[in-house]
Amino acid sequence: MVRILVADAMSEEGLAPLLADPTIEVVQKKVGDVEDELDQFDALLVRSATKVTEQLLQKMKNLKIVGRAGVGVDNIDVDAATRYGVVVINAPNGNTISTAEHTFAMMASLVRRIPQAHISVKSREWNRSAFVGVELFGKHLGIIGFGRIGSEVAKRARAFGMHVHVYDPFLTKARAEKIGVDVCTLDELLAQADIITVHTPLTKETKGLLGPKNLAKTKKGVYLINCARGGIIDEQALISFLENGHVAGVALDVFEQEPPGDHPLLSFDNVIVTPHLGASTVEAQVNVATQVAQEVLTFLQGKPVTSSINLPTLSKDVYEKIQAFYTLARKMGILASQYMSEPVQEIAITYSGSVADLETTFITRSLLAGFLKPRVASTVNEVNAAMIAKERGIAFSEKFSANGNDYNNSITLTVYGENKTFTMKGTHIAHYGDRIVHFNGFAIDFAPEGHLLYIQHHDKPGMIGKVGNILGDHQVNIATMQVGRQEAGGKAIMMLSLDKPLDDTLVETLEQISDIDVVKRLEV
Ligand SMILES: NC(=O)C1=CN([C@@H]2O[C@H](COP(=O)(O)OP(=O)(O)OC[C@H]3O[C@@H](n4cnc5c(N)ncnc54)[C@H](O)[C@@H]3O)[C@@H](O)[C@H]2O)C=CC1
Ligand SMILES: O=C(O)C(=O)COP(=O)(O)O
Repeated sequence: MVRILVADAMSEEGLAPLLADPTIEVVQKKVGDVEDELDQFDALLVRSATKVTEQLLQKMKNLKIVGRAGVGVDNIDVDAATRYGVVVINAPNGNTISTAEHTFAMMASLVRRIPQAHISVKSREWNRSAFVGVELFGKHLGIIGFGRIGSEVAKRARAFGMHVHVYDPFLTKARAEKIGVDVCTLDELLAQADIITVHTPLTKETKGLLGPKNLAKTKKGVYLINCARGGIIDEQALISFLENGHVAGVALDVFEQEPPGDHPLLSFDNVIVTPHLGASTVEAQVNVATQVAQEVLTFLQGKPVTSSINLPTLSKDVYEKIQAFYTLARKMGILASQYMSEPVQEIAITYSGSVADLETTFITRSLLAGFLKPRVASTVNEVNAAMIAKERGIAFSEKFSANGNDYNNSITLTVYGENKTFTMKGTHIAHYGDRIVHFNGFAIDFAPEGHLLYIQHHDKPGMIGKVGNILGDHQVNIATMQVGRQEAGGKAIMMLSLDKPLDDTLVETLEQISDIDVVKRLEV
């Protein structure tokens, strides 16, 4: 039974596919209420409230995936998740419209002082002259961060007759032109805007982006809005610029610490606030919960997810094309790791023929995961394989060649160890399967599956018989056997596929046969 912990409030309608699945148990409780069972969950679903820290990940020993029912993953230690091989996914566009609408509601409320007027009337006052606002029409709106939400805010601003200026260092000219916005530098935006709204993620670069230096570059009387993440506008700087009257008003949906407690910003009459409500609509919550529920189901079925933060994302179409090579590469990694039972410095992979045209990042990660699995104690999979390889000083590279070298497709693997170099070539043949066609310098043809026995010997009459007799005497059945040699009378190999694994004594017995140089058990 798969167990999923839903640690923050989520739409039941969105979670329906998980709740309806009889093979899944969904537990809707806070992390603190299931401390004793944390190691039993396969998946964890959160919004922004639950902090997915390294300590929590350590406790959740069986965790395979974290689903963020929303956009921002700044409450998740993605690096730690990656190290532990835990996939992190989010729901990137389910709450875009709601957050853009909330931003707009905040903007209108801010310049017309609606929350203040509301409180006044509710206090039985009727003070119309105290609440004279300004129009949005004709004003210059500066949007910092022009992604999904920023661009939806821009559309609404244009409909209100505003001039829109955008700063986003990652925005392509073509996209900006298509949407028809004025793309400018941060300094230009700060100098021109009557109202500034931020829509970036919280990163090292965006933390304190609107701090003392940049706030000083804004127009006197500027309005500021943050419906993205607390900290993008530096709260201490904001206090100073409100106190000196430079900033006319601020709308905040988010805070550096949530809840903000008795924060000094809350004392300003011209600061309006909501408790992180950008995504809090029925529609957005159904959307994001549906998206993560669907993605988690897909993941649990062993299929690729499309909105992963720490894995290359794959469409179903691309996944179907790479799936066979993904499996072949995994087996090649497992075989190479067992053959090269020594420290290795480099793994070089060459993709040839049709596979060279595919998205190989995933295939490479699969190969690395196969290679590293027998060498590391912790979970290793396509999420953390590249990171673990780097941590262990194993360099890896990919090369591509249009020429399949006699095969429609092939993957060639070269492993550089401290004392020796090992090469292997594999191919996938449709309706037939995976074949290893080159192993350790020998042309051969075997299926990388099951209990394999590799024997390197001198090419002499009777060698196969000697091996066969010993195995037969010990009731070990040989399922298949392939041979290869470099030249008649030279070095040769046998690759046997056995019905059961060999024990150590039998390996030693085979090693004692004269003219046998190497005996290796390989398990795939
Ligand atoms: N208040 C709420 O409830 C919600 C808040 N959010 C927050 O809104 C923010 C934006 O979300 P989306 O638009 O969906 O994300 P997005 O990823 O579509 O857009 C972010 C944009 O910021 C830009 N950016 C990154 N670094 C930048 C920098 N240093 N300077 C300027 N621009 C930069 C990126 O190029 C990108 O275009 C996120 O922080 C997200 O967590 C999202 C949903 C709800
Ligand atoms: O999606 C986001 O980034 C949000 O900030 C929404 O947060 P929430 O899911 O409402 O806690």
